[in-house]
Amino acid sequence: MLEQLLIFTRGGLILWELGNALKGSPIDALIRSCILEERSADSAFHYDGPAGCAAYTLKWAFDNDLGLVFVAVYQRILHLLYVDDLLAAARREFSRVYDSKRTSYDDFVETFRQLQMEAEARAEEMRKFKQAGRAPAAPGKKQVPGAASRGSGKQRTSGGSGSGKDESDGDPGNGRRSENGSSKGQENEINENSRAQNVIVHGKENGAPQVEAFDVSKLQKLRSKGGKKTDTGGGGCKAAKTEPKKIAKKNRVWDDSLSESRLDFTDPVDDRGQGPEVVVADQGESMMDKEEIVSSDSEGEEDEEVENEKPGTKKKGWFSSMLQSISGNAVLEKSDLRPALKALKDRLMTKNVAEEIAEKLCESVATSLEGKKLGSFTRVSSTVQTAMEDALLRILTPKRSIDILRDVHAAKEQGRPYVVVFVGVNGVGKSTNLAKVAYWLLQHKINVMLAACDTFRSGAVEQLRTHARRLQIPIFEKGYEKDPAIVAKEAIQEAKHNNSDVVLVDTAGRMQDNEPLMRALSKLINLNNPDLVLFVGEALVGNDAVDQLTKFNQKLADLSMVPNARLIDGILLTKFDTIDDKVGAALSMVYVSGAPVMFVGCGQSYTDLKKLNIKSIVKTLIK
Ligand SMILES: Nc1nc2c(ncn2[C@@H]2O[C@H](COP(=O)(O)OP(=O)(O)OP(=O)(O)O)[C@@H](O)[C@H]2O)c(=O)[nH]1
Repeated sequence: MLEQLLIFTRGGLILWELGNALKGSPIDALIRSCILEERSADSAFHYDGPAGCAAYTLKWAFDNDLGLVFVAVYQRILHLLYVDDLLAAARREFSRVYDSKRTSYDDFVETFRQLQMEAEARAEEMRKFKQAGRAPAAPGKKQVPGAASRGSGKQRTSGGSGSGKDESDGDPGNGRRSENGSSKGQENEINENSRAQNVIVHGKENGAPQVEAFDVSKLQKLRSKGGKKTDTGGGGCKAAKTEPKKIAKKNRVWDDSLSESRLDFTDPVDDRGQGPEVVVADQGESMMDKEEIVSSDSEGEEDEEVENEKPGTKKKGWFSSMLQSISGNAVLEKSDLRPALKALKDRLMTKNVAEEIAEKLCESVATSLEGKKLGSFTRVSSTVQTAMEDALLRILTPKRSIDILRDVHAAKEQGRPYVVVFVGVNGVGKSTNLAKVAYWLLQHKINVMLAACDTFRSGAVEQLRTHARRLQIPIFEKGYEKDPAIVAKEAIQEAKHNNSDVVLVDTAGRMQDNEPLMRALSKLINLNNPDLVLFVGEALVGNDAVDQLTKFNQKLADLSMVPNARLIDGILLTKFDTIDDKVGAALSMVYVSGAPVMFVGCGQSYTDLKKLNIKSIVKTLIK
């Protein structure tokens, strides 16, 4: 049984709702962890919620032209086979009656019930066909009487197609999964619990157009009674939250040593709280790209969407495309987007973005653009590029502000040291960059102590001792073959006695698959509950970035003895001085972990620590 169906605008206004409010707000989680993070091309979202709460599966569909979102929620143990089909049908029918001035959609309940019955019937029919080992009936045959696409000139994404497919099959309704195939669809499913915690949404802070921006904090019902739920139960939407204020940029004072480099993706490390500037959209240059449409055709890619299109719409000529573009009537289809996205994906990969991430981002951008009207004189490529720029800014922009200096002072007021644990694979620069962070803190007149908790690699303690001597700061060390968790605990106690404000904990480098070392790290983190778990990763890394971060987080979650395991809070990217314009690791790491890049190491001296310049990274990735 469907638990909830919600129709809302991208601006956060709930237009129509069916079902009871659900514990834990799975729809909020979907928006935060999936849609805002450019995972909307995934096949489904799994939500485990707080203890005692049922596990749910969420599926969704967009009407990009109208800026509407349709979300269905059902218990995960139920494998409802008709949900994609139902969502597509609901989207089709609701789009017909949608009017931005309308205040009530109460009467939609009858249409919806009818659609639900039909979708269930189609799913049942499909199940029987499958059992009989026969091919399914042609999709999309059954429709609510009077159903028709709105007058965009093109068929809106085929509603009933492929109805009743097994959940692991491609998405018939909105074409979202049809390129992926079944197993991919399964792989794409993400689990809220495995994602980074502490995600706070700032849907509009990257400057994306108002209508585009999701703002979960603004999910609200239509004022009139028309917005009321059709079923029993309290409202499942959240009250509005205030958006965080931007803090004015402050100049860095301690580091004046950076020489002008040809490519500088870094900002002074003290740009506290500064949001990224919006990249000016490169819009309105020309008409639709004729090459793109031609190449799309010539590629001969025949997938479900292409088959489902109305005859004639796919093979629009260059002239008619141009006219449509001039008049602003062209409705974007996946096939229009594909060449531009393919080029963008290749570009991202040449910049060292992991292939899997580049692929997912392109799928997500396609999902967000499909069905949208192209503006007058706007090229598909620039529309895609702008959408990708917005997506990248959204991903790279920290979802919560971690201000170390502020937090250090807060900890001091509580009479305890602020603790940072540096983790990562071997040789990435943990100790060197830990020393840079120590130097930076010293510039801010903060008392720092180092804790030598790499009790594994010979020479590690001496290396840290050298940094401590050079920086003239205390070090807590217990030699080798000791339990690093205990050494860290003792170091924190010692810091209380010697009035250290911050303890920087060095740990042994470990491969993400090394179970015993990952277990030891999990113990260290859980025993000492540091303020910050900083993952140190090399900017040089390509596809392995995804594996490293995913597995570190996974192991920390799996090997933890406590219910709410601590995961990685932030990233320190090292060796940025060696990568030229191959800045993709920053994106891959943030995308897979949801953790922000807090520092960038760009050299081997103590002053070579910067803050990531998000705007510059996005420009480099796209251009
Ligand atoms: N070019 C450059 N080199 C760096 C940077 N950060 C660290 N290094 C170098 O990377 C090498 C490894 O640094 P370490 O700090 O020993 O790395 P680690 O992660 O502590 O090593 P393990 O303890 O063995 O895991 C050293 O030669 C550092 O000088 C950086 O930002 N840029």
